[in-house]
Amino acid sequence: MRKVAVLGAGSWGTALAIVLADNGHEVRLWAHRQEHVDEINQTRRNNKYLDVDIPDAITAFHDMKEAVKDADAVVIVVPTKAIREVCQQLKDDIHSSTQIIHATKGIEPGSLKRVSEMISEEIPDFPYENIVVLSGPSHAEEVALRHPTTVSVSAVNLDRARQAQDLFNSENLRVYTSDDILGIEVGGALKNIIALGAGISDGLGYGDNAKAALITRGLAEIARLGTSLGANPLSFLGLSGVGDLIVTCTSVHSRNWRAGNLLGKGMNLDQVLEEMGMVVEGVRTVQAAHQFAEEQGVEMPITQGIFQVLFEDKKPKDVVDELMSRNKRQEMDDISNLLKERYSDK
Ligand SMILES: NC(=O)C1=CN([C@@H]2O[C@H](COP(=O)(O)OP(=O)(O)OC[C@H]3O[C@@H](n4cnc5c(N)ncnc54)[C@H](OP(=O)(O)O)[C@@H]3O)[C@@H](O)[C@H]2O)C=CC1
Ligand SMILES: O=C(CO)COP(=O)(O)O
Repeated sequence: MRKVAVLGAGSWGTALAIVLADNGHEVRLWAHRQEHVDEINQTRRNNKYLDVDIPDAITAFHDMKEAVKDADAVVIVVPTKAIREVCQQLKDDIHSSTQIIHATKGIEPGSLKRVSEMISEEIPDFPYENIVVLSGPSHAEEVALRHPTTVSVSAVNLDRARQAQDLFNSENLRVYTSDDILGIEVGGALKNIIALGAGISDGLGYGDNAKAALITRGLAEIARLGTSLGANPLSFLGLSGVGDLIVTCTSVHSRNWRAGNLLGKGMNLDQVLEEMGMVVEGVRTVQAAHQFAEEQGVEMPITQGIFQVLFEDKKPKDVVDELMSRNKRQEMDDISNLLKERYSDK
């Protein structure tokens, strides 16, 4: 049995806490609101976020110091916009030998940092090699029901990824390791943009062909951006690429899909966010990816179109028309060139 602190008691933090409790660990679930802590400890429920009973091995905490005291591992699962604030609270109480595992899917607009980089910036004395990402096709609702699920964990130090694999792997959650932390983080973050697009497409009344096009050409954009940063292109064919695209683009559980669906039906972004009440990570990630594409000259037409719908009041139908009438091109040109460049002399 290990002591594990989970920071963030929303849908995903709670579901991961349940996995850890089922695996026999002592789990401290930290929430930033006292009334949220009281609800979990007193009722064994977290009704706003998950319709499931909370196991006795989970105790909720409001005091971060108490939650992380003697913890073998700290799991950070707050929205990207809260990462820096949470790390500020954590930094004086975390030992450098502890493992930080984050399960947050986003990229910060402005800095264009991945979540592991944000954590490292906020806790500079903490070794980057001890930071692990956990990502993959995993709706919290299904994980909490113990439905079969697969995810990847990755760190620059593969031993650290293996430790995270041991911590989370169970009969219901199969955990794979990867040595490409950059690719795993980029795939997990950017799929949310495409899930917004899939929701918009469904909201407009388009069918499965349009969705398959978005998933496949969206994957091409994600791989284009990811490989330009140095990711292994094969990572995008894995759980944190294709896997997460499928689950978020095709499921009503996805908050990004649901938000996109409302946009496609005619709501504007403010109305949609008010309606959702939970984090829709794709909204900030599309700002980051759009910024990256402009600054680095990476071609991301779907991302650009979704950015225009969200922030420039462009009509979704007009974006679809523009995407469909772009210059004709060869399907695999950029990725085959990249593979040729990287592997031709090996
Ligand atoms: N839900 C899912 O199925 C999955 C989610 N993820 C990722 O996990 C991350 C978290 O998402 P998820 O749990 O679903 O989000 P939710 O919206 O369900 O919950 C977010 C939680 O974070 C808390 N929070 C918000 N701001 C702060 C802050 N400044 N300090 C401390 N806590 C804060 C919220 O508190 P409050 O209640 O006060 O608002 C809430 O408890 C996201 O990056 C998401 O992409 C990844 C895989 C699956
Ligand atoms: O990342 C997820 C599943 O893998 C959850 O996606 P949403 O944030 O869109 O609900």
